[in-house]
Amino acid sequence: MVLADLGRKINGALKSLTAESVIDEKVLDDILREVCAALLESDVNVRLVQNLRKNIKQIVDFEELGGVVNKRRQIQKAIFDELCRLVDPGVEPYKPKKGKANVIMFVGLQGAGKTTTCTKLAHHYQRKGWKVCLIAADTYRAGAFDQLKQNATKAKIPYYGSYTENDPAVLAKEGIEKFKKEGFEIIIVDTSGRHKQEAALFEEMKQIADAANPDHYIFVMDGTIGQAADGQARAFKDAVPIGSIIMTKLDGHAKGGGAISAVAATGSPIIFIGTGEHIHDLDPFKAKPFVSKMLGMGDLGGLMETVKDMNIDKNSNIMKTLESGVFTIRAMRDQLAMISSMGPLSKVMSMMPGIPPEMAAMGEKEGGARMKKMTCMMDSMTDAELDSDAKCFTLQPTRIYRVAKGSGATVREIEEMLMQFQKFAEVIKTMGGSKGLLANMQKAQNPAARGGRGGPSGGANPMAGMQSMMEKMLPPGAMQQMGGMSGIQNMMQQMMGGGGAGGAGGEGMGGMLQQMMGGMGGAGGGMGDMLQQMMGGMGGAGGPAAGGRPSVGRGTGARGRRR
Ligand SMILES: Nc1nc2c(ncn2[C@@H]2O[C@H](COP(=O)(O)OP(=O)(O)OP(=O)(O)O)[C@@H](O)[C@H]2O)c(=O)[nH]1
Repeated sequence: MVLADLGRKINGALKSLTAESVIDEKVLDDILREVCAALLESDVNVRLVQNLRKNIKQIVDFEELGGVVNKRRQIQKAIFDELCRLVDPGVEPYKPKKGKANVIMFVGLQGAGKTTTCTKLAHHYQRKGWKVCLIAADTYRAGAFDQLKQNATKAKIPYYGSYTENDPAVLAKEGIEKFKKEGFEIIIVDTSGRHKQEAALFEEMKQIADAANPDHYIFVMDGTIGQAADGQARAFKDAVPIGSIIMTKLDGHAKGGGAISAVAATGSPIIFIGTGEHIHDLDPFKAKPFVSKMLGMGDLGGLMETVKDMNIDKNSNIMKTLESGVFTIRAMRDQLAMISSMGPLSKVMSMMPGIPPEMAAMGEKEGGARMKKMTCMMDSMTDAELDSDAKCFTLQPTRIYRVAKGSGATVREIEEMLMQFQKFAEVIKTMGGSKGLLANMQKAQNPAARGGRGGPSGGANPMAGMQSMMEKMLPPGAMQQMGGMSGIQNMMQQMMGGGGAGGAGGEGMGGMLQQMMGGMGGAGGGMGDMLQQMMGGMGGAGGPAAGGRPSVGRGTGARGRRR
């Protein structure tokens, strides 16, 4: 992940803070030296780094701070908040208006990802019920129209372009008039890439802007760009009134600090980030979760949203299986299906505190493939075997050979899977069996109905399960470095702006997370346990299949001049 290196270094600096028994100006200066060095090494603009340091020194006032723990938290929070300020200029992001034509013009450097991101954004709004369309006004790069046409057709999004019209301003104007007449709400204009040294292309961009008169300009910034970002972003900002930024290729392995500098240079908010080449790889951007994930602290809000969106309804198999009170192989299969429905495993893992970005990315390959393989084995079982507690395989081992043959797995793999099932069943037992798991899931779905002080499994402290899960997930010694469970909970509350803090042993953020994690895979170890078991790895590749069926667009055709 881009910025992973920066996150690791800053996290290291923060952790060294927790080893300090006395925290004074010198300790703060040492920490800030490490943080600023990490930012500069990641290509963040030196001016921004100096400002960040000055702000933190002003915020942390040793006179008013209390004991060591409080000073530690204040410094952690000050650094966290200043990192958020780097990527969030505090400007209200753009929101299209329903019931009218919203013309959005994309600008940016060559190869930044404009054409790809135009389609991603159109698809994003299409999924939300907007009437969207695309205009291919990149008449400079050969193949740009074909690329947009192919993307739009696959996503079933109407498009307008031409092989004969060479003037992008004329093309943009024609397309906008056409789509406005047809009542489209989101009209996205893709333009060709340009570089601040290409004055003619900047002039052309202004002509397109005059012809298109867009409601909003989006600057597409390649997240892997280095120090040059600052100057380029300023040049675009001087030429057109950039409203917001989409930062692309954050799934890459570059420093990424340059892109952060560009945000500051334009003073425009980042509204989305591109995290891959597929149409779904576009994530809404929010500063706090972004920085929190970069620092390996996860994105609790995003994880909770994902769980709530899963809407495990009463009639689903899972509920019925669990109401029976026996944790069966079918229940485990349904749990795996539920986790898969949350989205790519790497995204789910990157939202979990304590899982470093590189491990989350590895999770996609290892964990994703493993889940598919386990599900395939269970799909080769009879209903009686699925609805059992797996003892039938011990009584009749020939069943294992049959399932192995039916699923293309080895006997050893089937035996491993059955051992894992036994481990999950053990974890479920620690929370009162299936009924306890059911209670977890219902509470994770409806935190408001959490009721009394007790946690998901009756009177037990909800933080207990969370603590054991975090200890399993975090590197040895990390817990005390982060101030233990209360330190983690307070840091999460601060990061998420409060978030329903309970008392010392109460619900609060940590309790919610514990319920949620327990609900997905058993309390004690929770999802962390499940993921770690899967990461144990049967190996095997696996990845998302390309999707989408072609359909007719609205292109007009005939060959013309191209670069
Ligand atoms: N990994 C990754 N690749 C991306 C992302 N966004 C775009 N790309 C790839 O970046 C390359 C350039 O994307 P385009 O959409 O063609 O870029 P462009 O800005 O339209 O290019 P020009 O028209 O030449 O200016 C393509 O291979 C895209 O698949 C992303 O978020 N992640």
